[in-house]
Amino acid sequence: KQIWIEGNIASGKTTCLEYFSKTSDIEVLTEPVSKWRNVQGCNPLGLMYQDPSRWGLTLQTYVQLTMLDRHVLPMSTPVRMMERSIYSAKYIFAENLYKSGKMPEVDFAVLSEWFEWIIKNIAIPVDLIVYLQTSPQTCYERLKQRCREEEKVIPLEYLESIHNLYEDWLIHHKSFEVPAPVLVIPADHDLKKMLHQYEENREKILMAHC
Ligand SMILES: Nc1ncnc2c1ncn2[C@@H]1O[C@H](COP(=O)(O)OP(=O)(O)O)[C@@H](O)[C@H]1O
Ligand SMILES: O=c1ccn([C@H]2C[C@H](O)[C@@H](COP(=O)(O)O)O2)c(=O)[nH]1
Repeated sequence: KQIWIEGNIASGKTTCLEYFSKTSDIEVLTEPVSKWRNVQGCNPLGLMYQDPSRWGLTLQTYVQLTMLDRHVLPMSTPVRMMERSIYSAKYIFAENLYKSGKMPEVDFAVLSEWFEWIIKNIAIPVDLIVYLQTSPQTCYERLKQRCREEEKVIPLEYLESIHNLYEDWLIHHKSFEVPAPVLVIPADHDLKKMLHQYEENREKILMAHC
């Protein structure tokens, strides 16, 4: 079973994965953010936040590669939980850069052709998408508390745009293909309540049906 954990920036995806990583026979793959912050000494994540028009394609090309690398790793356990996916990289983050006028049309066209080629030619299995549904305000507070250097420039409006794209994709089914059933978990709650909800949904998640 392959399960993707999707949600806005700082919605609690890593915390959720940490919780499930304590279960035996589950492989947890967190997002390769450390690679996005350091590829051969360069920091495409930081560059993108400083100048999205110049560096958006650079970051998203690298995100696409590193996500694909995760997707094609052979399974070592019966269940794999993975933070985000090559789909959200394209349908949420690249889309947001393009729609907000920060990614030039030619960059978006090239990235899109790469993406379409990948999903047509390489199997990317998924059984369930768990969507941690938060308000942008909650994410804004958690983001400030986490205090990742590159993300200090993120305004609330950025999180609102990402939120709207996620809702259109996974809740309203208005934008793009959804490659698996979606389990929505309300995620504005405190940690104790979140862990309780994860426990309540454990079977649904690990059996990968909803
Ligand atoms: N339910 C929660 N209530 C309050 N803070 C939380 C909660 N879940 C996570 N956090 C904190 O919010 C920040 C972002 O959480 P994280 O799991 O890293 O999110 P993500 O992986 O989605 O970006 C971290 O500092 C984390 O400790
Ligand atoms: O395709 C992508 C995926 C992620 N990002 C950014 C958004 C955040 O700043 C980090 C990932 O952090 P999370 O806390 O795991 O949400 O990377 C992006 O720009 N493009």
